[in-house]
Amino acid sequence: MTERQHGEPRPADAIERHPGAPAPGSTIASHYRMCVGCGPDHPTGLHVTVVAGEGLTVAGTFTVTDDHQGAPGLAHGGMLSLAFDEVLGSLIWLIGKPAVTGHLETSYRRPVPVGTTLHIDAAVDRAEGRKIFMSATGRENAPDGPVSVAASAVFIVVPPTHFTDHGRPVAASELSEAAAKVAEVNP
Ligand SMILES: CCCCCCCCCC(=O)SCCNC(=O)CCNC(=O)[C@H](O)C(C)(C)COP(=O)(O)OP(=O)(O)OC[C@H]1O[C@@H](n2cnc3c(N)ncnc32)[C@H](O)[C@@H]1OP(=O)(O)O
Repeated sequence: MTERQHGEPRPADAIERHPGAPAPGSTIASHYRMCVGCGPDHPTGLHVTVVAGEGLTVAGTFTVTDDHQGAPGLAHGGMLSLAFDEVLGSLIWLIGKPAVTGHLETSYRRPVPVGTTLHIDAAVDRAEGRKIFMSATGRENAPDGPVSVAASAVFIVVPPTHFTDHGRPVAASELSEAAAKVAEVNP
C-alpha cells in the first residue's frame, strides 16, 4: 500500500447500500419512540418521517408546529437543524453501520413559517475511512418547492457499544428492530 503524504486527501472509499436495507419506497421506522427528531411518542418532538429512496438516498418530511417556533410564527433555526440531523442520520439504516453526527452545517435560505411542511431529500455523497459525507435540501411544501434550508454533514462510524457505553440502558421494545440490532440491545 502506498503511504499518503502529509496533507494529501484520503481517496474516497466504496460505500454501498446494505443488502438488508429497507426497500426503496418503504418507511424507515423511528429508531426510538422518544427521539425528539422522529419519536412518535415524544409530545413536542418534530415527528419527522422518512422513506427510503433508491441507492443511498432518503426523503423526509417535517411539519413545523407552534412547538418549534423561534420568532413568533417562524421555525427556530435549531429545530430546522434538528430535522436535517434526523433525516441525514436515517441514511445509516441504508448503510447498515452505526454512525453519529460529527459535523453538521446548515444554511438557512428562507424563513420557514409555522404550518410549513419541509420536504427533505438527503443522500450519502462519499466515504473516507470512518467518515461518511452527506448532504440534504429542504423544500417548502412540495418535493419541488423552493429550497428553504440546505445542509451538509459528516457522520462518523462508531462501534455498536458507543450507545451502551455513553447512553443509558433501554428496553428493545422502545427501539426499532434495526436500532436494537445496531445498539446490541437484547430483548
Ligand atoms: C441506536 C441507534 C441510534 C441512532 C441515533 C441517530 C441520532 C441522530 C444523529 C445524532 O444526533 S448523533 C448525536 C450527536 N453526535 C454525537 O453525540 C457525537 C459525539 N462525538 C463523538 O462521540 C466522537 O467525537 C466521535 C465518535 C464522532 C469521533 O470520535 P473518535 O474518537 O471515534 O474519532 P477519531 O478521533 O478516531 O476520528 C476518526 C475520523 O473521524 C474524524 N472526525 C472525528 N470527529 C469528527 C468531527 N466532529 N467532525 C468531522 N470529522 C471528525 C477524524 O478526523 C478522523 O478522520 P481521519 O480518519 O481522516 O483521520
